Amino acid sequence: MAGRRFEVEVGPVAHGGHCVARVEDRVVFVRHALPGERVVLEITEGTEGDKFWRGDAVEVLAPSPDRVAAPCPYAGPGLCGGCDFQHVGVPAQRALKADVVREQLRRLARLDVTVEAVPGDQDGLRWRTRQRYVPLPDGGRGMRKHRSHDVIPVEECLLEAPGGPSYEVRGRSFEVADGGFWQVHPGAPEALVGAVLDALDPKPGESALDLYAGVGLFSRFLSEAVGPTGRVLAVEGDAAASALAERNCPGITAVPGDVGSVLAAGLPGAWGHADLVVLDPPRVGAKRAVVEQVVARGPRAVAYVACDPSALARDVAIFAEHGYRLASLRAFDLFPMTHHVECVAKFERS
Ligand SMILES: C[S@@+](CC[C@H](N)C(=O)[O-])C[C@H]1O[C@@H](n2cnc3c(N)ncnc32)[C@H](O)[C@@H]1O
Repeated sequence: MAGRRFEVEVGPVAHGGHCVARVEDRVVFVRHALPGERVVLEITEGTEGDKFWRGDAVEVLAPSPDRVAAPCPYAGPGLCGGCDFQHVGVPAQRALKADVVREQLRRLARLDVTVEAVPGDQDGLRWRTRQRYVPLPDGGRGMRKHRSHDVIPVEECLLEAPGGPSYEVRGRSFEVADGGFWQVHPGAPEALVGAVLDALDPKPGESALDLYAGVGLFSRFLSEAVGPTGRVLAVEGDAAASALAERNCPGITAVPGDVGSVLAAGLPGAWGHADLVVLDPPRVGAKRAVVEQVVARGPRAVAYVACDPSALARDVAIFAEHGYRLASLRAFDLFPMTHHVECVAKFERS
């Protein structure tokens, strides 16, 4: 079907940032469109037998008031695949992301979600402290097209931040290995640390587990908050990051290894109970085995940092089965111009 064109009304935004339209009773996920628009859709993927197709809005017949001219000359159908929302004003991008979070968590009635800008973000550009260009044979550089290995030459990506990342947060510095995980948006660590501490409200003397801890971003501030009478244990799968977490966070215990296996094997010391837990898993979420290990420790509060709202929604249901309700939810725009949205959820016993 690739290449066929249809005139369609564009429906709501779906998980993944594409809008939903219908062609001959079939769902099509449309890029470069906005809800409510009338567009010419060109199919990019899908065969007669497929349940859904993918396509690009190649001509806009009736534009949304939220449509803007893309700041980047490489954004648009068939061009750079890096950004999904260059054609959307930044406030409207955040509203679309809030719609996606609400939709993913729709079983929780009347969920109020806004997507917050992070400190320092003005216009959604120049925030990417790490950028991966594809080197070209002529010495130039490029970016991949959407869902493709094809590369288009690019002189400069407007998301790239001048200067490298800062590893300083709230006056504390962190050591990070080359290529090791660190938030890409310079305002992200500040926003996430604030949201996690607000959710947990750690008290002196409490015990806290930091799971998927990286180099100890949350452990550091938890450890300061629980003080010398409290304790923090950080679990991280990347052994180099785990070693750095112990250096970055004086007084904590860092355990390298897979979170599920480490929790199932039993933690060193008396960790049958933990007062507080931070979960910051990769896109797939924490999943049942880890959530069950967490609730088995009876924490009074869990802060869950989620980069995929649909994985979060699955884990919300597992927490609920075990008597933990979603007590609050904040969402942050850590990746402007893309469909990605980061949530910080707080769970507590119902
Ligand atoms: C989203 S990052 C968060 C890191 C840290 N909390 C921060 O904000 O800087 C997720 C981390 O989980 C680690 N990770 C991924 N899968 C893991 C697993 N199964 N067990 C332990 N760590 C894992 C990654 O190495 C990465 O450091």
